[in-house]
Amino acid sequence: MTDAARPTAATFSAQAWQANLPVYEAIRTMPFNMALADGTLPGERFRHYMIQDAHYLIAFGRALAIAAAKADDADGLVQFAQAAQVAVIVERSLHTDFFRSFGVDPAEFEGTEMSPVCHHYTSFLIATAHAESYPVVLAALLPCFWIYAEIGRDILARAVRPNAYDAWIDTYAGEEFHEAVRAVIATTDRAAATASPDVLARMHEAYRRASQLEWMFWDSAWRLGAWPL
Ligand SMILES: Cc1ncc(C[n+]2csc(CCO)c2C)c(N)n1
Repeated sequence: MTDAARPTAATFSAQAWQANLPVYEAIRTMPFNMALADGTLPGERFRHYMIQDAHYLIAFGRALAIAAAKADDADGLVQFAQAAQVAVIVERSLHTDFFRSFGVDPAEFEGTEMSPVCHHYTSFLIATAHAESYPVVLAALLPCFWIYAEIGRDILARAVRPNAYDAWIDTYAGEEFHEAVRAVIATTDRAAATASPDVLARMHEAYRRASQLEWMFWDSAWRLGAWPL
């Protein structure tokens, strides 16, 4: 998303983006994304990322389905039910396209459990989706969409092409994904507009946590994070 398309008023999204700029900047410049942009990311680290992302996307789809069930109108129900479906479609494309082109054996995926960070992030999303109100659930889900949209465009702008990771970059820099992200931002801002101060505070906390966990997810892939025992 360009600066012009970014919310500017004192909306929830504008405040949350501003408050978490240091996290976004850390994500933008972390070794995983620098190496992805210049095409030097070692395959082993991308394979780790893809396997964990396949686990993540199914859990994310479940959290979206819970958000759909909590929606306060039919538009929200459709929006998040469709997003849940897209999460599963993206997960399946990892198996049919990405796993194949980067040499991940289906048996390797089946035999690899969630890393500690993936486990933490997905547990946080599912627990928040179940326990919190609709606006707070949306705030927890938003960084996943928004950070990927910004990172996708940022990486595209500086990517060395052709790049082994072109397909990944194009998915998240593409207009179709960005249109969906703008819609999630708008729905979150609508929910925040009538939220109490307590709910708003919980929204900011959920947004910050999810943003931190996005950084941790990439960092874990870079470190090939695994369970110590
Ligand atoms: C850790 C992690 N965070 C965000 C995404 C991005 N993402 C993938 S599918 C989807 C929307 C589905 O409706 C979004 C936002 C990811 N892949 N992995």
